[in-house]
Amino acid sequence: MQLASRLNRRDVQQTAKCCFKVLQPTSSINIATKDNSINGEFVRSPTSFHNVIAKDSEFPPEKDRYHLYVSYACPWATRALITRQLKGLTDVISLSVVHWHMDENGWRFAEPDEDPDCIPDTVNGFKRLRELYLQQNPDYSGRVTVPVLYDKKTKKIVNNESSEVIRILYTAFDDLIEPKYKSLNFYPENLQAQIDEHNDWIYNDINNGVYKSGFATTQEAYEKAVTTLFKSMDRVESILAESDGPYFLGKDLTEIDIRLFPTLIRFDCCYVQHFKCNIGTIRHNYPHINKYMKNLYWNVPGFKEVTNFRHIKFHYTKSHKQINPLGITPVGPIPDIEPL
Ligand SMILES: N[C@@H](CCC(=O)N[C@@H](CS)C(=O)NCC(=O)O)C(=O)O
Repeated sequence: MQLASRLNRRDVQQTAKCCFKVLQPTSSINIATKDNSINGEFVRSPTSFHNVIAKDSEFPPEKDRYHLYVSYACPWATRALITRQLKGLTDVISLSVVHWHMDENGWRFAEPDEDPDCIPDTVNGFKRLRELYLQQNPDYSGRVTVPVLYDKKTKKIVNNESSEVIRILYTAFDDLIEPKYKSLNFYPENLQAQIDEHNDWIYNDINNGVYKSGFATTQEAYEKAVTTLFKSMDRVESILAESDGPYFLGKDLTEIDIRLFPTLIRFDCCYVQHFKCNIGTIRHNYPHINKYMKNLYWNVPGFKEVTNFRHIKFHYTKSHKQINPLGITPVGPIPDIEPL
């Protein structure tokens, strides 16, 4: 059964019309994320740093020169963490993991012994991620986001856009790693057109779609986002049902898997209740997605290692006060992910 069809578009529009006055377009800042909101619809702001790592450039590939600042809660940062693992770059690029709680001053680093899974800022000794952005420009007023790929030598942010960071990691350090990792390219030329095409709708409807659902500030915007999300979940389910797997495009693990997994793994344990993405759950309604996700998590080294359900559940439910004012984290589902 195509889950999205359970909530019929016309019903959605009619519900929205009869419950709410038709308003002129209004634009505002989303208080949770400092992103824009137009007519209640969440609009993600662009990131600010877009350099690359390349030979003979300001940022040449070197072992232990670059650092990754991440949150285990963040799906965008998780893309970078997965790629760092898959490409065997854990000894080449060092890591800081922020505390799961994001307050009105943004991400912070944990105090010693506060959380065993956090890694402090061993590079600059900062207490807040904001300080890293202010180090670049004391007047910086944009969003302070993870992931950040940082150059320890020049003390400059190389790139803070996850879709670009992962592509840097696919190849930039290939001369510094073992041949078995060097040969892995998750965006090979022959598949690029196909990958780009799928990235487009998966990003808009699913990766960002869960946020559009959760951060919508009107009933109409929410219902539009959540139905679009589940239509695209149905689409992923049919693609996986027809494919021989185990990956999205078949035998080869590609960027699509690296970008899809971080959203899927947060779905049942977080997005279903916290972002109201509850037309269905992966474990009950999407058997092919469930099998695909479980295979990545349990069988493919690199995915489980960077999945921290505690950080994920605590971050969303205790940081977004406008969604969950008391910050109580639901216990279920149990288990966070089903066994194979
Ligand atoms: N387009 C960015 C989005 C990054 C992003 O939004 N990260 C969130 C965490 S999931 C963040 O750091 N938010 C902090 C804030 O908005 O203050 C990317 O893909 O890297």
